[in-house]
Amino acid sequence: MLVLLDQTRLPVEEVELFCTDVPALVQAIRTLAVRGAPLLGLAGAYGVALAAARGYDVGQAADELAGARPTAVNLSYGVRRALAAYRTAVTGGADDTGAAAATLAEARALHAEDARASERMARNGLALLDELVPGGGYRVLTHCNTGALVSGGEGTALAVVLAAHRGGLLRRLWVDETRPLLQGARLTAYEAARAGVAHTLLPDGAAGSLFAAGEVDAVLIGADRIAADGSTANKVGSYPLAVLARYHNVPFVVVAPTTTIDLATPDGTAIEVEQRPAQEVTELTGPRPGPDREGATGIPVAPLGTPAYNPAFDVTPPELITAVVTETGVASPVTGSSIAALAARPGPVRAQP
Ligand SMILES: CSC[C@H]1O[C@H](OP(=O)(O)O)[C@H](O)[C@@H]1O
Repeated sequence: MLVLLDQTRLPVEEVELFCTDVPALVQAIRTLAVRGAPLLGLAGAYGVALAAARGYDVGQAADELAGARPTAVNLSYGVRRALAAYRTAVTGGADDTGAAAATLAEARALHAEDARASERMARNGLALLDELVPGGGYRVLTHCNTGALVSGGEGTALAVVLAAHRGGLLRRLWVDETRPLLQGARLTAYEAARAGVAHTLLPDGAAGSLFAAGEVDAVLIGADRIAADGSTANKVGSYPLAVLARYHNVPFVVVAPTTTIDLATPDGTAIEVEQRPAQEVTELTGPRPGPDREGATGIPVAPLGTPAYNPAFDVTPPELITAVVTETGVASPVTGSSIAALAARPGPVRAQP
């Protein structure tokens, strides 16, 4: 059984979700009860371990898990890592119990690697901020949620923010609410408050006036897939921030583990951007299926049946990204070769399975 914190219930309630089978975990991923690229990788790996422990068809379970959400490459990476461990154990003569144990051990190894990667991203990101904004007093704008809720450690971009905060170098964290599912308002504000970080929430549409007022020293965001040329898919609304940052000469920095780099995807046009239900736009909170909330929907904010365009992500081209920070270093300028170098450098995360 997998026990997860249901992120759709935050910040109002801290509710544990018990996934006793793969369909339940797939549903949790699809409804963003569990979300965020690195955590999706861990969920995928633990899901394969769950399938092995329950005696399911592990190959089929791996396909279902990897297909639950298409954009974050970490999900398929975590699934592949665990599936490879399972198959190696079986080939080596392990019985069902032994193969399940080996799969769980691989998921736990990925979990520990992600935590170490988070620490190194924080260190590398802080060193970059010191270069980009000498003297500290950083006013950082972030989008969506990239803290411990998406990671085996303290997250990606928010891990850098926390390190700056602990070092007395952060003046303000500007938190984009991040419509339509409000990961910023619900989750980043929740994490920042718990950490004692000085933060201010803003409507996504207000970011432009902050740049114009000279109130932003750097933008730090996460990523769901970084293509071989450095094109980066991240929560919808990231690309407009990159354009604003370039116009106002503000550094725009992507923070992600190397498990988010996908050298098999050549450029941004090859990244599949997940399209999500219109209800998430036309209703606040959107449908929140679950045993105690069957058919629950949100508060209508548009006439019933209003068509909606709801891409979960957008893609920022490399030329608008100041730097990509991973646990293995910093790529700047962002090019195919600088991205490949990050992916190739040894770090706490094992190479592609
Ligand atoms: C650092 S990974 C977090 C990443 O994932 C979010 O997407 P979602 O909430 O749909 O899983 C968003 O793109 C964040 O930047």
